Order: sequence, then structure tokens, then C-alpha cells
Amino acid sequence: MIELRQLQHQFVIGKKGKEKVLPVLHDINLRIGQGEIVAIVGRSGSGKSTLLNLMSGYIRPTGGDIIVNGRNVTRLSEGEWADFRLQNFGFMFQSFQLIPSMTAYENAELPLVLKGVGADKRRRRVMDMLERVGLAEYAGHYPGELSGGQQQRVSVARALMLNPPIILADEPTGSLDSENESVLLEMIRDLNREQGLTFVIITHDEQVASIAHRTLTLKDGRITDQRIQGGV
Ligand SMILES: Nc1ncnc2c1ncn2[C@@H]1O[C@H](COP(=O)(O)OP(=O)(O)OP(=O)(O)O)[C@@H](O)[C@H]1O
Repeated sequence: MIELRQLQHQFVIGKKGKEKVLPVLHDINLRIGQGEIVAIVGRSGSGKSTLLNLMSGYIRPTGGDIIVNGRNVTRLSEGEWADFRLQNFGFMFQSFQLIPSMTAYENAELPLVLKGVGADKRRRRVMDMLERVGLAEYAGHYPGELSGGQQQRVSVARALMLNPPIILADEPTGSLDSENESVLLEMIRDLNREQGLTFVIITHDEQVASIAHRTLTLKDGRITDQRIQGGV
């Protein structure tokens, strides 16, 4: 489903004329199968977010290849990546990344608007998804009027809106209390079991790693450990 071959990345930092090369990822080889939940752990600065940003085409690798669903996407143009991303990935973030000036409904609806889905179909789909995450009554609320757990559930509805096969999550439980964290993890487990969704989740949290089938440890831009738990 996702294959990384000899993936490497370095950033160029510093002022013009005084640039420095900062190697961040080195020769990452990884295969993530359909229906897997993979947790990525590692210290701050080890390269976890960079890895996720490479998988989703937000940054281009300085070396190696990225294959998603059998397609080598390493050298797609930005426009091609935008389409590919919309079809293949949903995203969850620690900070939810909802647009504050838009209601829960409008935030959840965004992927459908971007894809050009007609108004009637959009309405049905958005209400169905908000219902599924238990937020139908909150459709008209703005993010500032929702709790952290509710905001994260709006972002889940948005992530699932176009039925992507893969969800990429960067510290999705990082701002949640333990009760909301359990609700979100239960949701992830159900989506994985019932719909075979693949999850790649960056986390510092043991609870999250405990629902993963496999936990990878990144250290200084290398995978130094792989633990297979078989999920729960
Ligand atoms: N756009 C960028 N330009 C320059 N350097 C960057 C950029 N993004 C990340 N880095 C550097 O790359 C390294 C890895 O960063 P990354 O965000 O991938 O780590 P991380 O493991 O996700 O850390 P954290 O757990 O703190 O989020 C860090 O040294 C960081 O400073």
C-alpha cells in the first residue's frame, strides 16, 4: 500500500551564501500493508513529521522513491499530488487544523467542495458523517464552540469524507484528555477492523502505540527498531 525505497531527505537551512545541509532521513526502507495500523515513535527531531510529509507529497525527497497503491508518486507535479492526496489520504493532526471561521459542517464538507461534488450529495454525505462521529447536533457550531474531543471528531469526519484508504495522523491524541483519547482510539480501531483502513500514526503516547499492529522507532532519521504487536 505504501512503500518507501531508500528514502532520504535533507533540508537546506540558513541564510543565502551561508547555507548548511541538514540530513534528516537516511535510507528508509519500509512497506506498510493495507489494513495495517503503524505507529511511529521517536524523540523530538528524529524525523517523524518529515517522514509523514514525504509520504503525503507535502515535501519532496532528496533521494529514493515513494510508491502508494502501486504508483510511484515520487515525481508527481504539485497539481497531480493534490489530486492524488485527495483520493488516497485523510489527515488528522494534534491541533485538529479546523478553519475557525467555518462551522463544523463546513469544515467537514471541505474535501467534497475541493472535489467538486454537487450540493445535494454533499449535504447527505456531510450529515451522514457528522452523525457517525456523534456530532449531528453540532453541525452549526464553530470550532471555538466545541470541546477538543468534538473538534477532533469533526476532523475525523473531514478525514473520512472521500473514503480514502489511508489515514496519516500526526499526534492525533496529543491535545485530548484520556476520555476523549479512548473515544478516538476506539474509532480508529473500528475503522481499521470494519473498513480495512490503513493508519500511519505519529505518537509519543503508549496508549496509541498499543492499538498499532507495528511500532517503528525513528532515531536520528533511521528506523532503529520495529516491534510487532498484532494490534488489539
Ligand atoms: N522545513 C524545514 N526546514 C528545515 N529544517 C526542518 C524543516 N522541517 C523539519 N526540519 C528539521 O528536521 C528535523 C526533523 O524534524 P521533524 O519535524 O521531522 O521531527 P519530529 O520527529 O517530527 O519532531 P517532533 O516530535 O518534535 O515533532 C529537525 O531537526 C527539524 O529542525
